[in-house]
Amino acid sequence: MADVPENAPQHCPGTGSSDAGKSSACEGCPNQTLCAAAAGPDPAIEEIKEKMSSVKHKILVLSGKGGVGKSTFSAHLAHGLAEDEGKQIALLDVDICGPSIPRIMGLEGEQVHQSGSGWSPVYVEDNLAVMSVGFLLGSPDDAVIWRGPKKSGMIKQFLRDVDWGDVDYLIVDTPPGTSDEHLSVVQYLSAAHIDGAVIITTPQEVSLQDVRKEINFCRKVKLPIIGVVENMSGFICPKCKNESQIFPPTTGGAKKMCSDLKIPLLGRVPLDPNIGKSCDAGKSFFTEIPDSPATLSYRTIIQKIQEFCSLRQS
Ligand SMILES: Nc1ncnc2c1ncn2[C@@H]1O[C@H](COP(=O)(O)OP(=O)(O)OP(=O)(O)O)[C@@H](O)[C@H]1O
Repeated sequence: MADVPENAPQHCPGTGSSDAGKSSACEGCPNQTLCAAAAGPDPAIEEIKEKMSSVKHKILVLSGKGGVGKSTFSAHLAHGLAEDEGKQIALLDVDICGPSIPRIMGLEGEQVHQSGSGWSPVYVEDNLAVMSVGFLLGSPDDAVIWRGPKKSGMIKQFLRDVDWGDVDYLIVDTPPGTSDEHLSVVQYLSAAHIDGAVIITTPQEVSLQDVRKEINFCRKVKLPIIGVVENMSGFICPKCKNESQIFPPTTGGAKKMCSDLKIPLLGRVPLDPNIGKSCDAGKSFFTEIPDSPATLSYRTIIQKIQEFCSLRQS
């Protein structure tokens, strides 16, 4: 029987439990951090390792700031990889408090179904499966107001209980910054080999500053960095084809940061209002405007990510 500390909250799992400090009963308990640190290894890590053995590549998409285009990039990375019909792609949205993937993928209002072997993801195409907390909400306007342990529990379920099947690429869209969700994903996937992280930024110093923190986070948790994408990087006028800088980089932009920190710059995606339009309509920008400069940039970046993953495999 697990020991229950004095002044423990009702339903305290006890200090000897693997849920110590992590269950919803622990929220707000003064012993929470101590209990979580002392708890033994979570058995879910082994279960997740087993589940992930059928997933070849795992890629995290990160950003320091919100609104820089991380979910848009994750969605287009999934669409781009899924153009190869021989490959199975899975997109997991762990932005629990602000899930935007259902909307961008044209899946708003979809629900998750329980099957004998777990939760069934929602399919955009036969080879493109999506899972998001958004599918568990009654309405897209419902707010998820959860503390860390509950978010961590949901991520555990997403990684362990979703019936993804055999997958070539799992793309994990994370919330901005370095929060509970990032720690949980890295912790739960630690034994299952993450290929690496793609970090999205705009050219502005305010975004780059937070990217440096993100890079430090990756280095601390030993998460390989695939590279940085500079999004909303210049605007090409559709009429005169001249490029203007809407967010002028005052300190050299992502290029200088990447060269200072010895990290690959995967590419620059220009600002294109049609990207916003196709995301709002839940359609792939690649099929909407296949020959735009932004589409070509996305494709070059996706190719570099594929090359990185295949090198890690060999
Ligand atoms: N290259 C681009 N050109 C034009 N609009 C873009 C581009 N990239 C993203 N957007 C738009 O910018 C907005 C923010 O994008 P998105 O939701 O992907 O950001 P995010 O970093 O995931 O934000 P958060 O993490 O706060 O949810 C969206 O309206 C999206 O359509």
